[in-house]
Amino acid sequence: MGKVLLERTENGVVWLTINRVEKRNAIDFDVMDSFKRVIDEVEGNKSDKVLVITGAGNKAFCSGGDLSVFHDLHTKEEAYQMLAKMGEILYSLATLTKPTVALLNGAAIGGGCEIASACDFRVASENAKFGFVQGKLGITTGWGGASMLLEKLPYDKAMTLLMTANRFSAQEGQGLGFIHKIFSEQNLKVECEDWIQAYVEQSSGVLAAYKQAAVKKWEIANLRDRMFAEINQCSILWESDEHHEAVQSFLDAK
Ligand SMILES: CC[C@@H](C(=O)O)C(=O)SCCNC(=O)CCNC(=O)[C@H](O)C(C)(C)COP(=O)(O)OP(=O)(O)OC[C@H]1O[C@@H](n2cnc3c(N)ncnc32)[C@H](O)[C@@H]1OP(=O)(O)O
Repeated sequence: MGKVLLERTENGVVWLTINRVEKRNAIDFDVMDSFKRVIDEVEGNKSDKVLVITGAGNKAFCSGGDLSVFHDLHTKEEAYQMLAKMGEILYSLATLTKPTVALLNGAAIGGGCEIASACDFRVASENAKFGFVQGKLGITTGWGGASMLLEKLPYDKAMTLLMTANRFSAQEGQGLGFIHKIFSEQNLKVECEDWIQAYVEQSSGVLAAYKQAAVKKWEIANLRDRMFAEINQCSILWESDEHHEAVQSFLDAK
């Protein structure tokens, strides 16, 4: 089984499942490459109407960057290369001309929240938790997540999520406007499919036109440049002892 699973339904829904249960669906370079390939494919494929991203199992949507791999990156330059690679992928996910959904089947942590922020909609299992915990690791969002979040949530709500670095329940996330809909854990996929149906029923042209309106707004707001300034900022913090010591303690605790 690959690290990313792909499934297409007859009505045009593409399911991308991060399949690394043992690492709580953490993102490594292989997963990044698969994301890029799938996003490009979905953009070009006329019969693909909606992209849903989720995680395998019921524990995690995505635990962010694979700390066991990325802990080997020490300098600002090394960190920037990795962060910019995923930043580019998340910009293309955000600006995909089709609706995108993050289905939080479990915990979304760090970069997992950045992937979710790149999507148009975030829906969650009743037991899902999420947190932009980067601050607790001595870094900031390194994949452009803060810039995307600030486009999508009211300022105070986005800043609460980012600046506290706390973990929140799906229900709290709904109050903060981060989560749009909560489904039962038992019927997660079926309930999500039912909810997506209203979008799938629209023509591809209508969906693309609305998405292009959003993309135009983000172009005017220089979203891409802001994401890369954010990525640069994170790469500077990445070099700090605070960051390396925090990651080392996470890895040592396991
Ligand atoms: C690098 C980019 C940066 C960004 O730009 O945002 C980031 O993403 S920083 C990364 C932030 N992520 C974290 O800090 C993740 C921390 N993980 C957790 O909080 C928890 O693991 C969890 C996701 C809430 C799941 O909890 P639980 O179900 O209790 O599982 P365990 O904690 O026991 O973990 C099982 C297993 O998975 C490994 N793991 C978890 N997360 C990661 C990760 N991000 N990278 C690598 N490995 C991860 C964990 O070490 C355990 O491994 P074993 O002990 O070998 O079983």
